[in-house]
Amino acid sequence: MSATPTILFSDPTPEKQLFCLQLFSESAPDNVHICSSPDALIETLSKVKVDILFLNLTLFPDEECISHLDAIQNDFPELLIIAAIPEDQTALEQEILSRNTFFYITIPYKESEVQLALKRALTKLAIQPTDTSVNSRKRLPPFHGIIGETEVMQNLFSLIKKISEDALATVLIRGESGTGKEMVAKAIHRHSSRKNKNFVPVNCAAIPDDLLESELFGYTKGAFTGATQNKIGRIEYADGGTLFLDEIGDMKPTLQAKLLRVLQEKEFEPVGGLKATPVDTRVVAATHCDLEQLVSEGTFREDLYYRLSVIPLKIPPLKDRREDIPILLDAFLDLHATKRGRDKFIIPMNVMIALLSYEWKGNVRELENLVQQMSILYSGKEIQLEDLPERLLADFDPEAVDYELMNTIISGVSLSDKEPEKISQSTVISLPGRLEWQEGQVDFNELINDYESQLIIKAMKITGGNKKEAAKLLNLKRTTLLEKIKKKNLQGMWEEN
Ligand SMILES: Nc1ncnc2c1ncn2[C@@H]1O[C@H](COP(=O)(O)OP(=O)(O)OP(=O)(O)O)[C@@H](O)[C@H]1O
Repeated sequence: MSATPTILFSDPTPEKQLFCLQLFSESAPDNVHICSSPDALIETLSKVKVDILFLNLTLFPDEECISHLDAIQNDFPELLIIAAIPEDQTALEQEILSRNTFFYITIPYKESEVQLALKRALTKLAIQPTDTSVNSRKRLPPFHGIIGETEVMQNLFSLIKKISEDALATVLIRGESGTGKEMVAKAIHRHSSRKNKNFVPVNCAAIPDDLLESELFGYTKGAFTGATQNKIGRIEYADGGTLFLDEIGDMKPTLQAKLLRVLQEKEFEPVGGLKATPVDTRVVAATHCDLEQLVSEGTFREDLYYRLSVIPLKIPPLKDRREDIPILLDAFLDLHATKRGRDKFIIPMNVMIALLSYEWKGNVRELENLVQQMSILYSGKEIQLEDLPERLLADFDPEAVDYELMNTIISGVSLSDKEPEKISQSTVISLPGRLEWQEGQVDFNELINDYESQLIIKAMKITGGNKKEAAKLLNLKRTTLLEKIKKKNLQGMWEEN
């Protein structure tokens, strides 16, 4: 970001443009750009490093505004976008909410609303460099919305770029549910020369077998009862673009044979049709199943398996890339808390450790859902362990935590290795309670030890020295608490003098 943030104000109405000019007439006018057409908007964004974009979406035709917004966010992932959308357009509002837009207001908007939104955006930019919470560190930009700074994710992004250079080869994406397979498929599409044509997702498990065929291939009038007119299928809709077949392992064998024909011959016949229709679509398939197993059991065609897996991609489960959890949390907090007009809540170290220790069987989706749920239900400023849903703490044993590993993950050693100059030696990171540390001078075990002692003393104070109650408060066995008090020589330290 430049010293003075650069603002691009895009609105087709001259009256609003005038308002913007007046608003910034005294302050750094060089850093404010105004445009009134889509072309001018794109041109300015490509020439000038813009920090905040005020975007009146009526600049674009109704049906195109979301795809333009997506394209801008993809191309300029660090841009803070304040969108203005016509009021009473619930569907559009939902679309905006599901995106990483900084703020949105409805048209007709009051000038004071724009001022407020801009003020918030400027404040956000101003606090970014000095934010010292454990969640904040220099971030690499997401790749088409996919967040991941671990080596394995960065390698995946490079692979996606390579794959996208070829617009034909079939790709098979594997990964557990919620790892982002659909996001990866979209990224392949958006990064390829097919990006201006349709990306058509089909979930083979969600559509009943007897409907899937006509959904995919379309049908001709009279093909079956109720087929009163020709209908094009999703394969044809994806002509020139990308067909994403999710849960391909659930496709029944007769359809597998028809799909194989599309892949081999580049043509298909609609249900009830006799004439083959040529089609040029790239197929990206995804599965969380063991396809080899299905092939050996005879439920998945071997020839289709080989056709599909020309380029295999694997997305690792979240538990195998825990270093990404703090970054994902931070991004989802930005998205879901800010979207609700509230400040991001603080995730103290002990909560972060619990989150890092959890298995995340639902992967990134489960993590995002948690942040979304907390943004709605939780009204405090700093999350406490007991605020987390029970399932997250069921197997959490603070004594079994590998603190050294946690230290590496939280302090992002691998990241600071990459950009040592970005980390200031004097950065102070606040911990819950009274603890503080100087970055670069940390003895993690000693710090945790101190922290643990303070927690115990606090719990004993709160419970008036009742060890049974204090153990309950700390979610520890009474015997463990007694042992700790003895070992740490804390006896009596909670008593007021
Ligand atoms: N790396 C990531 N960065 C940001 N968001 C992510 C990431 N991975 C997944 N998500 C989010 O998690 C949710 C699930 O993603 P997606 O649908 O792509 O997963 P999937 O593997 O296709 O899941 P399923 O197999 O259940 O269909 C989405 O809300 C998506 O935004």
